[in-house]
Amino acid sequence: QTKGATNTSKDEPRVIILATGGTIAGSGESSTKAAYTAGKIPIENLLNAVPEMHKLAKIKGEQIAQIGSQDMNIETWLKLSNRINEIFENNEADGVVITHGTDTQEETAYFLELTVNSNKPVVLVGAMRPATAMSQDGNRNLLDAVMVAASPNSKEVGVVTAMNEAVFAARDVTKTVTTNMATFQSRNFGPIGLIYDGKVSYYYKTLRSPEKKFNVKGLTKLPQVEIVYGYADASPKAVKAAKEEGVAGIVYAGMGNGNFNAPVGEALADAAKSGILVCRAARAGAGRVTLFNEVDDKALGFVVADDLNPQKARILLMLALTETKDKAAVQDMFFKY
Ligand SMILES: NC(=O)CC[C@H](N)C(=O)O
Repeated sequence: QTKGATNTSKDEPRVIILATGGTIAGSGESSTKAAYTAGKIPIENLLNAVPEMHKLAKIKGEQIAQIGSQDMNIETWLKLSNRINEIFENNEADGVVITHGTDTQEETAYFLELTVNSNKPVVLVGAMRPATAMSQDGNRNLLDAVMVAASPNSKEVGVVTAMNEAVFAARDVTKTVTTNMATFQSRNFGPIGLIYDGKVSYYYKTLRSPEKKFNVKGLTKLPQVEIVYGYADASPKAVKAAKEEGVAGIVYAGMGNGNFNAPVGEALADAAKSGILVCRAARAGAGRVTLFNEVDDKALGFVVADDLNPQKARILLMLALTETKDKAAVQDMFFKY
């Protein structure tokens, strides 16, 4: 249920915070030790932890989940997406903030980018230091995220992450460092906006958002897509296991421009022939996977992920497969979204 409405002035922006856990709600034994548990602190406490944010917007909070984001799952993605669509359809808020662990924040952001039917601000935020740590970053990040969601500059920004003074487009952002506060980056394009002194300034806007979002209303699961990692001297076992499992799609996190060795290539082509949608992505962390480089995608029956990293390519492929199994249509989505 919705908790903690405070201000009542009429033109004040309305922000709903959907809490899911993560380090931003993490609690440790001491202010200096690293050990802590993610997702301990409930939304009520987060709402009280940063009194300054109630001056920026009329804020309500809802607890959607209370997990470390390594346990994020499709069920919770669907719940989040449905709730956000409902919030905007019913005009319950002008912007949404999602408190979220950082491990899979980029995946949730991209899932919402593809399924939320509005360009109103949906701002994902987290922290790298738990709430009980010295120089914790969560309170500041939360204040900034509420500011971003409430800012008139953000009116059509869509789904973004806002952390450590930077705003990133959902499709581009990725976690790049395991423990550092500057972990979120977009290696290809950089941040779209910067936060400083309680204000957000935007510099770029992504052109790669579907005009028509995927409709996930009523769905309880998505077609199964597995990711297989590429490396020197890899065996084809993982690809074969995925095929035997009966998956609908395989994202292959290839070497370089999505490359594979001969045995893995054979297994992938065999999977594609059996009707599994095979998408080549890259483990490199930046750049694009291009059609017909060292690989004859047409002959082998593959599509390419373009600049989406493997975990994001999986999300687009799962959603694409709810609509079509046609390779050309799916490839088109990877080039457009
Ligand atoms: N910094 C973090 O948020 C990491 C904590 C946890 N693994 C999570 O992703 O929720």
